[in-house]
Amino acid sequence: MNLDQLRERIDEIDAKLLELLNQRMEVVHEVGALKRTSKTVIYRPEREKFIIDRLYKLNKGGLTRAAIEAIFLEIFSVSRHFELPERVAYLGPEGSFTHQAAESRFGAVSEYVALNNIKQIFDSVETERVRFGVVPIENNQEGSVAETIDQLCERDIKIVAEVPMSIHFTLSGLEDRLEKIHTIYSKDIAFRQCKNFLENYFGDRVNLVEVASTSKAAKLASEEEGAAAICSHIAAKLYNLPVLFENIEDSKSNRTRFFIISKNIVNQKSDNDKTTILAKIKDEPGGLVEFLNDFKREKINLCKLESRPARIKASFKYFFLIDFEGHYTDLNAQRIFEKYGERITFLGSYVRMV
Ligand SMILES: C=C(O[C@@H]1C=C(C(=O)O)C=C[C@H]1O)C(=O)O
Repeated sequence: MNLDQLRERIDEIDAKLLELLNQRMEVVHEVGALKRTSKTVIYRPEREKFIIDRLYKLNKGGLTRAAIEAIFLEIFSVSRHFELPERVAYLGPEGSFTHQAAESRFGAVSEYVALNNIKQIFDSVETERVRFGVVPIENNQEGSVAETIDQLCERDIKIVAEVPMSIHFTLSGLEDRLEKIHTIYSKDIAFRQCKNFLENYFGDRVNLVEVASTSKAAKLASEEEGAAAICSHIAAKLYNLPVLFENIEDSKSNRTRFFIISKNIVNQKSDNDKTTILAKIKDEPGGLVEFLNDFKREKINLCKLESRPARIKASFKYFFLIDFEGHYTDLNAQRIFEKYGERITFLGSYVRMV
C-alpha cells in the first residue's frame, strides 16, 4: 500500500472509532441518569481500573498497558465530564507536577483551578467549590508532605484515589545549541535533583537562577534568548518551549504519590484496595504495641505509619497516619474500627496503585 492508501485506511478506522465512541457515550449517559436517580457518585476509580485490567488481558495487539491506560483514562474523563462537568483544584502554578497528576486522571476536558497552597485546595474541596482536589502526599526521596497530612487531620475530607507519578525533568529552551545557553532557570529542588547533568553538560559556565516554580522557569526561558529551564514536560508544552533533553534527573526512581480528595465520596470495594486512617492511640505504655498487634492478629498488612504532632495545646501528643491493605468494609478492618471507635478517623478506601 502507498501512503495515500494507508491514510485512507486510517480514515476509515477513525470513522468507526468515532461511531463506537459515540455509542459508548450514549451508554455512559444512561449510567449518569441512573446515578442521578440513586444519588450515587460519578467518579468510580475501581470500575475504571477494572476496565483497564480487563482490556489488558483481552489485548492481542501491540498496545502496551501504559498505552491502553493513557487512551482509556482520557475516554473515562470525557465520559465523566459528559455525565457531570467536574472542577478540579490542584497545587499550582499551571504546569506543576500536581497539575500533571491531575491531568492524568481528569484528562483534557475537565475544568482546572490552580491554587497557591495545599490549605486552599482543602478549603475549596470542603466548601464544594470544586468536586476534587489533587495534592502531593509523599516523595520517595524526600519523604512526606507534612502540610497535606496536617490538613487531612483537621478536615472533613475523603481520599478518593492515589496517583503515583515518576518525576522527570527536561532541559527546555529556544536555543538549538548548548553553547548558546548562558542562563538556566529552575526551582531549588529541581537544580538539586539534576546536579550530575548540569555538571556534565555545563560545568560552571552558566548562571543558575532559582525561581518559585519550574513552570515559572519555563515561562522565563520562553521569553529570553540564551536561556533554558529545567522543568516538566507539561510546563515546556505550556510555553511552547522545545525539549532539548529528557529525563535529566540524577535518580531515575524519583517518584511522588498524590491523593485525589473529595468531600464525602466513599469508594466501593475492588479486588485491590488500600485504606488510610488517622489514629489517636492511648498515651500509655504499650498503647502503640497493642494497636499494631491488633493489625497483626487480624492479618492486615500495614503499608505506611507516620506520626504527626497533634498540635493540642502545649502537649507533645501525636496522631498516626496509617495506610493498610484492604477495604474499610472488610470484616477484619471493621473489627478494628469497632474496637477503637472515635480514636480512629476513616480517611478513605481506594484502589491500590503503589
Ligand atoms: C460510566 C461510568 O462512570 C464513570 C465513567 C466510566 C467509563 O467511562 O467507563 C467508568 C467509571 C466512572 O468513573 C460508570 O460508573 O460505569
